[in-house]
Amino acid sequence: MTQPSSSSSAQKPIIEVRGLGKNFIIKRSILGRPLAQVGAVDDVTFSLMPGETLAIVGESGCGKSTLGRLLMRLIRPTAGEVLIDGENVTNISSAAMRRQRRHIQLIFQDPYASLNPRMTIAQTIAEPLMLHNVVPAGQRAKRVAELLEMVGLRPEQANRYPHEFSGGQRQRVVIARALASEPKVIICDEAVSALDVSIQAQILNLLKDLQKRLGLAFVFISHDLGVVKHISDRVAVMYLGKVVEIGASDMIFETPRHPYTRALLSAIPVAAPPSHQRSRAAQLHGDLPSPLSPPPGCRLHTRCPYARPECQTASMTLHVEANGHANACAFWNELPGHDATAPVREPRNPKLEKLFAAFEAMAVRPVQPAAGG
Ligand SMILES: Nc1ncnc2c1ncn2[C@@H]1O[C@H](COP(=O)(O)OP(=O)(O)OP(=O)(O)O)[C@@H](O)[C@H]1O
Repeated sequence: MTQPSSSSSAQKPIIEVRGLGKNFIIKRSILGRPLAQVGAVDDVTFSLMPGETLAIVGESGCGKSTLGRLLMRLIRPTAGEVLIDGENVTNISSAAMRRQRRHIQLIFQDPYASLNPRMTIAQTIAEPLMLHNVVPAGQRAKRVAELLEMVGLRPEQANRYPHEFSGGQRQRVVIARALASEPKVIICDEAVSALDVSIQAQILNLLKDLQKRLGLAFVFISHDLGVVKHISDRVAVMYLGKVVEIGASDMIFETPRHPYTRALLSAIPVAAPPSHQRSRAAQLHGDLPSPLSPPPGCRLHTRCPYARPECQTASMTLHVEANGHANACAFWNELPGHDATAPVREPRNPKLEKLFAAFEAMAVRPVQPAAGG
């Protein structure tokens, strides 16, 4: 599998992931030989540009969180590599990785669990300032106050404890703590899933605002497509450890290619879907297969409404269109509802132009625009 890459430094990705894989051994023989393993992430490749939000979506158990932990190098991959700001962190020492973590931070779903109940908010936020020596000791209190203001909290609240805050406020504290080390990337793993809808919107707006002000990039892991649509520039859809589709957010939502993406989108209730959406609607059969023994060929073939015998041996290589929209269905351009005569659209998001300009450097050539495109 290949990925967009860029030749000029202005287009240098902040994260590059190449052929990343993670198997968890869940059973060993008495002699320690692996007897059973789960392929949580399999041959995943993508780039994240500075200031970009890439959402990772998919059903529970598809490998989203494992991917997030791999990016942070909280766990080591069994295959492939991760580059952060050009540095290959796959095999660097734990001490070197701790230094890199200044640039890449992680926010979890449950803000209460990520905060030490015995530490005040000021102590919580000052910890990474100290750890990474971001500002001299004498300026830490001032910096804590600035960070609190940046996330919409009052500096006077600095001496309170986590239990004195609401869920939304606690998530703001977690964000302030993440910002303390002045990261370039924040991985948000279901960061708003535990919050009420109105609070979710406030936190999403805060993240967008911080992105604009600080040029942050986000990897936004979520099962909630409504939230993803609101925040993402690009979306990667995962199924049983594999990325099955990746592209600009508007393309994923308006012209999904892969049957799995179509099925995920069809599951969102829409009062009166337009006809082009109805023609692409898809429903999966049966349950998610065990990740212990994923189906051969295309992993979706056991549930896909469009499956044909060839899918049992089909490869899941990503087919990349000229606009950067890529999907892993071998028969994507023969599926019902696919308009082969539609011109290849450019992504609407100007942030992505840089990324798609870099496609020339890809080893797999984009497929030719359809006739008339
Ligand atoms: N430490 C582990 N040991 C063994 N198996 C694991 C481990 N962590 C994850 N897995 C397995 O890897 C697969 C992917 O899990 P992961 O948590 O990454 O999925 P997910 O998409 O984030 O799901 P969810 O949305 O429910 O959190 C699952 O089958 C899970 O059971």
